[in-house]
Amino acid sequence: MAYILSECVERGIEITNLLVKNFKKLIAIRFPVKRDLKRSSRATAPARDHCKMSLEDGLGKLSLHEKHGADRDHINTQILDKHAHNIKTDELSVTRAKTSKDKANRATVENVLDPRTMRFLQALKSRGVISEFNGCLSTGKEANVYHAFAGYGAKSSEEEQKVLPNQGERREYAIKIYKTSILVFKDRERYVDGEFRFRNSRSQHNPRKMIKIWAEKEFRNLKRIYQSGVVPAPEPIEVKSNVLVMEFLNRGDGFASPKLKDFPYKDRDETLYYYHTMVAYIRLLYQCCQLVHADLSEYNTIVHNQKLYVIDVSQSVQPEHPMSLDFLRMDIKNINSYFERMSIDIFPERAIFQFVISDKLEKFEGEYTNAEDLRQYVAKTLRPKSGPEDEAEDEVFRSLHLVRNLGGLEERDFDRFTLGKFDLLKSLIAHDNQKVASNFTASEQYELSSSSDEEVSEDEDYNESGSGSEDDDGDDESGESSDEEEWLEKSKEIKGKKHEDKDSKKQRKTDAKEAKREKRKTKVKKHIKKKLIKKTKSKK
Ligand SMILES: Nc1ncnc2c1ncn2[C@@H]1O[C@H](COP(=O)(O)OP(=O)(O)OP(=O)(O)O)[C@@H](O)[C@H]1O
Ligand SMILES: [Mg+2]
Repeated sequence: MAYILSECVERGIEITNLLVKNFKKLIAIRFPVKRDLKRSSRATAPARDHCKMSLEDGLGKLSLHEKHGADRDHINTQILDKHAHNIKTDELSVTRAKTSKDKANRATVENVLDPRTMRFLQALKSRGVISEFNGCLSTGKEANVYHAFAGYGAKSSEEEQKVLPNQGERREYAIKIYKTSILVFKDRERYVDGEFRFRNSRSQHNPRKMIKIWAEKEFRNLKRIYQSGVVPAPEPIEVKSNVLVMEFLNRGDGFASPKLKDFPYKDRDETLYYYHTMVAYIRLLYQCCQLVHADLSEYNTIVHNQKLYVIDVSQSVQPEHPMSLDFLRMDIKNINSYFERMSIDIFPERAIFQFVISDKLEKFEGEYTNAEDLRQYVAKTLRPKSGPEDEAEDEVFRSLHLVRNLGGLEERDFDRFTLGKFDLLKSLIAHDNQKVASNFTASEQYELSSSSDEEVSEDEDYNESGSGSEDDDGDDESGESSDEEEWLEKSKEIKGKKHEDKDSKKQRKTDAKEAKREKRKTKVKKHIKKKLIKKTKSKK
């Protein structure tokens, strides 16, 4: 034993617990008397001492095994062979041991200011990008925004002029620091996955690295918007890990300019002006900046110098992103619901969507990159929403599964595609042209598929009209005209219900309620569903 152990040490073989255990086993086999002693050792302490002695004796005897002949040698070799794979044979390395990290290294102030972030800020200061780092402007769900003054840094003369427009006057910056200790916005990945620009950083599960990508994404998106010059946005200055420096939108008295949510509109006309501008900006972002904001709301727009500034663009995606159209539809819905609360006439969501994605606008005589021309066009041409009919159409529109092209279809979509449950956006536009004065030509072909039957809206009226898609005969060769007819029929159905008499309406509603009740009976409970999902996941 001693010989083997010394051999192990000499060859740099790590002596593990398992190795010792195996040697003990070896001893137990070779010296059965030890076991008897072990049994008796349970009774008294002296016996235990005896056992120790005998173990040492055993080890001594084992070390002398060479003297006891070839048969013992053979058995030992057999046992060693059996357990050889458990013996670590790589060189002992002392340096490879993990260094334990001090928790203090990660302690944070206000959820963002950990020592590492402080070092980045210090670096920005010593490079002269910023001079004073002031108070917190906002503590949002994913980041804190701080105020800082620009430094007198060593920048190129042109840039320096920008930083210091007037002598003695310093520019103000807003510093957005992403939270690294709390990941509230956990589904960030879906905004990065599918983005060509971030193809190498996909499936990043390290939160710190994910935050870095996120900050870079915001910086790049902001730069794109700022450089386009068509939609106002704060100028991006620097990005370093989770720290983003940008222009501070200042009200003039040291305070930040108000968010659209807090903006005190003078009158209805002014509210309409900002609504129409916002619609024009959504189009400009999409067409000129090749971006969909994906979190556009009254909270992420600032009114600065009577202009609407777009901020918080970290989650913005390019139109190629598989979910860009869904995000676009969501933005339109958010904006519409805010301005609806401001008691002004809003446009149907579908009409805005078409206005945004159409390459060319009919009867448009202005410049496509001019926000004011587009705002005036929107104000003049788009027909405001009127009555429940438009609301029902918007409901249908919200429930559609949007796909850019056949490549963007998921497996379930293919099933529905083969069943012929597809509407072409082109046909929707054609229908819109007949019905509404606004005319658009869709240069891009977008396919739309009806949402899955389970996703049908809660609205009863729509529920029934939506079920019309189930009548499809599965002929996917039927082309646009049949799609169009189907759509017209669907819309007629919605219109028709307006004139039905009271009794039949009541009957229809009770029938729908009954059908829902029946459906609920067979519905799998949410918590059971969750359990099943968990189970299948753990099986994998
Ligand atoms: N450049 C800027 N100039 C002035 N104020 C700004 C600027 N950038 C951000 N802010 C202020 O900070 C707030 C939060 O910024 P932002 O929306 O980018 O961060 P967030 O983490 O997404 O916050 P929230 O969860 O509140 O949306 C804004 O609502 C705005 O009031
Ligand atoms: Mg925000």
